[in-house]
Amino acid sequence: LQAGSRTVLRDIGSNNGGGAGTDPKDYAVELNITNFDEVLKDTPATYAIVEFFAHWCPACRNYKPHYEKVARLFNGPEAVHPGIILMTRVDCALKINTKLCDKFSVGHYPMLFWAPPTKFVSAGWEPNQAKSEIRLIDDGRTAERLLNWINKQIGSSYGLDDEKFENEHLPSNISDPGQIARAIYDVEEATTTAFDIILVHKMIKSETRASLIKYLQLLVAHHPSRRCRKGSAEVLVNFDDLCPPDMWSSDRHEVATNNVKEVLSNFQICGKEVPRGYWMFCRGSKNYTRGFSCGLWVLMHSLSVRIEDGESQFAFTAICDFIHNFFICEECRQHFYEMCSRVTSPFSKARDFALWLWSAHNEVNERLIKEEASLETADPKFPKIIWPPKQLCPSCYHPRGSKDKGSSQIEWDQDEVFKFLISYYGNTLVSLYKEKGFLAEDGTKATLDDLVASTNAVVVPLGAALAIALASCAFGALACYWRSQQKNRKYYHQLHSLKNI
Ligand SMILES: Cc1cc2nc3c(=O)[nH]c(=O)nc-3n(C[C@H](O)[C@H](O)[C@H](O)COP(=O)(O)OP(=O)(O)OC[C@H]3O[C@@H](n4cnc5c(N)ncnc54)[C@H](O)[C@@H]3O)c2cc1C
Repeated sequence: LQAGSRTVLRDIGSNNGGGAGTDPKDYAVELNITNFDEVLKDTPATYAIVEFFAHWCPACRNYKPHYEKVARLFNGPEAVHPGIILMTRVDCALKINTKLCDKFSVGHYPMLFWAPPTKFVSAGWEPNQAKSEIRLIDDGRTAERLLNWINKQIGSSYGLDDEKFENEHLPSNISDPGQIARAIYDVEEATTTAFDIILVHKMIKSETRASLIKYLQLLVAHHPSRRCRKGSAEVLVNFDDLCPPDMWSSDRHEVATNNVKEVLSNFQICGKEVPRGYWMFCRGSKNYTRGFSCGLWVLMHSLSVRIEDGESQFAFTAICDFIHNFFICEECRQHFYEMCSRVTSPFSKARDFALWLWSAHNEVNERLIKEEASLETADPKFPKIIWPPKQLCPSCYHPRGSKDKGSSQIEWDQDEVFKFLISYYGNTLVSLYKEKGFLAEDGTKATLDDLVASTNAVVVPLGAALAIALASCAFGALACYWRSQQKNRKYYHQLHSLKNI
């Protein structure tokens, strides 16, 4: 198992154990000392179970089918209840894990622990520890008993026979503003899914190239997830070299497009953990509802509340062009572009752009309310509504306003709506992330520091990217970073030629 590599988290997503002696059909994720902290720190799951076992122990072998029966419910892309509990195991019979098992005072096999995942990071457990947040699972000898124990802990009623999308457990409480905190994972998932779709469908061409660069610039500066900012910066900094504008100038368009796909596939735009293969905030209660398009909306709103006034027109065109060129749902992109085309004067305030996007989304909602009612295609737990509902933002509704019908007929207090958007898609969206320490004090600086640390490939001109660049700190810093790399590169070449003399 490659430590900390995409494979590790793919294991969570694809059920392929990959570790020594791991059955490829395993749902529980095998961890070892090299990836233990990292996987538990990064998982979006609310809880984790760690089973300490030894591969030679016959009781552990007999226990495995029980543990797997429960893990099937929670792990992997086919999980019935994804993102709630990450079920893992550590083989204490492997020498590299000795220290780890010692830290948890593993005295018998199998031994199971329960805690929020981050509590396991750099932690340990002792039998007489008075107030540990890590709990020993003392009644999990069979699959039924383990699931009972879990149900008691979190007040759930999961059953071993639960099947996908037949569950009643989805939190569809729209009046809970805290729900959006889970969407940070969906925003990452949507960013990666969009990038993968662009590559798989070979959508980068001479006529769409500039639009992608613009969008990447927006992500580098304002994506709410630090690792997506970093990943987008890596793509952007290398873009001109990998996909030069003259790449399509010969007759061999097909070859050029294939090459682009090949070289960009090596980038992980939101880091090695993503995509995970499931949705959290955007998970529908029926198969194939919500998901990617919900994640994309959330991403766009979260970008719109992070830009500065001077970037509002840039953000507007970047998003409109991105949807037009790269959102593969034909009806959606046509409708959206039509709404974009209706805007006649350039945006000069971030507020105006955020409110425009909000009302454009409501226009789509309004249309879909009717469409989904007649076609019966709505997700029963998440019917379309004019948003935000009163329960979520009472002050968004003018007290003297008419009874809520369509968005256009509601008398909105737009100052309050804007305030609400900022708080919902700004701070609340990243609150879980902050808790986990994924956000740096200064996102931009951290991005560049990380870039310096992680990119040892020779960095190449930003060319077109810089030509469209904005007068914003992040882009300025990116340009500086690029320049410093150029200097290093020159220095390196000089040194190299000297050595060759
Ligand atoms: C650009 C774009 C255009 C689309 N056009 C179409 C189309 O023409 N036809 C079609 O069938 N589908 C279209 N879709 C898909 C559709 O809008 C929904 O994304 C999809 O049906 C999933 O719906 P959902 O219930 O998850 O909520 P979504 O509409 O995806 O919304 C996601 C979340 O955003 C929040 N939200 C809802 N409304 C607003 C708002 N006004 N402002 C801010 N936040 C809000 C809510 O918390 C909601 O759960 C489009 C999607 C996108 C991204």
